[in-house]
Amino acid sequence: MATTDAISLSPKIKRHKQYTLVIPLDLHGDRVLLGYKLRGFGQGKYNGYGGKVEPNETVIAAAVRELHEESGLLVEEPAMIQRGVLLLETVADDTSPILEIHVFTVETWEGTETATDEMTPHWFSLSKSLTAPTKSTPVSGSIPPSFLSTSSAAEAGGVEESQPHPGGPHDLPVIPYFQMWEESRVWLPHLLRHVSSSEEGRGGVGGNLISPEPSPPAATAASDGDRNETENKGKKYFIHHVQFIGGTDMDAVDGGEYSVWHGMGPRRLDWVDELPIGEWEGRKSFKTYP
Ligand SMILES: CNc1ncnc2c1ncn2[C@@H]1O[C@H](COP(=O)(O)OP(=O)(O)OP(=O)(O)O)[C@@H](O)[C@H]1O
Repeated sequence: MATTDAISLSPKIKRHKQYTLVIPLDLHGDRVLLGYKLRGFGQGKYNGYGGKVEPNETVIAAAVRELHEESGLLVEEPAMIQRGVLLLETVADDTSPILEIHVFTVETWEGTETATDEMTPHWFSLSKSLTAPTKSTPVSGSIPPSFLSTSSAAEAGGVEESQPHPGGPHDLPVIPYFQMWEESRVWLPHLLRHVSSSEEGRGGVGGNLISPEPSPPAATAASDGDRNETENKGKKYFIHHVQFIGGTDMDAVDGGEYSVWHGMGPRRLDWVDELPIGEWEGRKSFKTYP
């Protein structure tokens, strides 16, 4: 199935601003960890853990550092599993940078998720969050306190042993996609399906907790410019390119949100064998695409 080609990047004239985004996955517990952002860019939304790549820092080092700073989880660089890149472009403005967000998952770590002044940790059900949400998908508007990570979880000494949800992982809520950045509704279910189907293939996911890969509604798949999922089998990385339309003032904060992010325009999501990483302003970065 062809992708929609109604979108093409113009990175030659745009700077890239690099960010990281790390999603901890407890595959045996069928759980996904997200943080609720308490301040700054994305305040009031759930997201993975991450931040800006500092000058002279590699993307992977930034991913490790930000995960630790914001969640308390400690990983070594090789434990970071690179999953893809988000390229978020503001079409109305040639001067604002393309956000180049490098997405990783981690499946093993040291330490326990802790609340920081930037993010509060929340676990969600992995198997219940595999389908692209629609407005009618039940979302967890308010997260019951029992789902919050507590100091008792911390005292239990790690994810394997902790019991933050007494009813078991199946009591965990669906990821609240409508309380995330808009474009996460598109790529995150794809990524979770990709991870769970490849884990299933290896017989790796805890006790068949992952249900068979659902097919997204045809209309959703087509409008997201996504390839047929069976065609993507075996491809390792996703590229999600989104053009946002609307305001572009990065300094304009309105109720905690940057006004620039209010409209998701053309977009495409592709799975690829290799990420076309090249040089950008002297550092490894995302190359012209496609
Ligand atoms: C617009 N659509 C988006 N979709 C998904 N994720 C998005 C995003 N836009 C930004 N992000 C993530 O949000 C974090 C911001 O990080 P941010 O707090 O600004 O960085 P950092 O911690 O370095 O800043 P301070 O040190 O607090 O200034 C960082 O993980 C980045 O990947």
